[in-house]
Amino acid sequence: MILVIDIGNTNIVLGIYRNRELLHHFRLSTVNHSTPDEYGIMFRNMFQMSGIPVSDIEGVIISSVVPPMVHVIEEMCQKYIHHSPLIVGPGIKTGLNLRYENPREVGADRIANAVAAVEKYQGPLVVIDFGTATTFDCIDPKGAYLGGLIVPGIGIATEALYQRASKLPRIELEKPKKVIGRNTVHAMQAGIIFGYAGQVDGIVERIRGEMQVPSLKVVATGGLADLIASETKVIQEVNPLLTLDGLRIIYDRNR
Ligand SMILES: Nc1ncnc2c1ncn2[C@@H]1O[C@H](COP(=O)(O)OP(=O)(O)O)[C@@H](O)[C@H]1O
Ligand SMILES: CC(C)(COP(=O)(O)O)[C@@H](O)C(=O)NCCC(=O)O
Ligand SMILES: [K+]
Repeated sequence: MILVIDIGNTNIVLGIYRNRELLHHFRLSTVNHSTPDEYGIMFRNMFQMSGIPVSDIEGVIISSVVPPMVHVIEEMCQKYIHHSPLIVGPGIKTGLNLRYENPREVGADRIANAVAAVEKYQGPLVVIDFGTATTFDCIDPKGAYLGGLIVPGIGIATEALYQRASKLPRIELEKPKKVIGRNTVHAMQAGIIFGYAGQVDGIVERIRGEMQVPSLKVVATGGLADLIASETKVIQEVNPLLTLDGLRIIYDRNR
């Protein structure tokens, strides 16, 4: 069994795989000042809840887009899981042909998403990850990673309205019944949800034009994917755990 860990700006998501099968997954908050011991307690608790002995874990792989967290989780793994983790970055075989100007710059979560999507669906593809930021990743018919877009995330945008406009409240991210809001909360909800859905459709349309492909598979992942996907025209599938699958595949490529 292996343990895969994706450190995002909001959440740390971990998965326990037996071969290709995800047996358990858990989501923790990313807390920058937490210590390896604090995460160790949480990880050990999660193993206990899942009924899997820590000693069954043969290896660990980490993707992180939060540099200061890498050492915390790495040290936690050494002390509490008794393995030095593989860290997605320079020197790791991903099998992905990265066409970014500087391949080291691409977020490790975007790489894991792309690896999983190529394996599962084949190119041409767009992967959209609705996390703290929303990312679009484009994959050509040969499976090469072309690059993409980075957009302020849905939570960030919602929070900004509340923080920067005195009369706008903090709202629940819920889909309103109508696009024309007749109170402040409904107006904000409509703006966020339908605004992001329209943005997705518009961006994918432009990508389709630039990639010049007749058909393009569009898949979504990330904590907020379900909220937006059903309102878009272009998202064909939501796969909430795509990043974890990508990490499992990258681990296998480095055995
Ligand atoms: N299962 C879930 N249901 C609803 N919202 C979620 C869920 N998981 C995460 N979120 C929310 O989605 C947002 C992005 O989360 P996530 O995709 O984990 O981001 P990141 O990868 O940047 O850490 C956060 O605001 C989080 O609160
Ligand atoms: C774009 C991101 C902030 C998304 O992170 P997330 O929302 O998953 O926390 C992250 O992938 C990142 O920091 N990327 C580095 C820049 C790049 O990919 O070009
Ligand atoms: K993510």
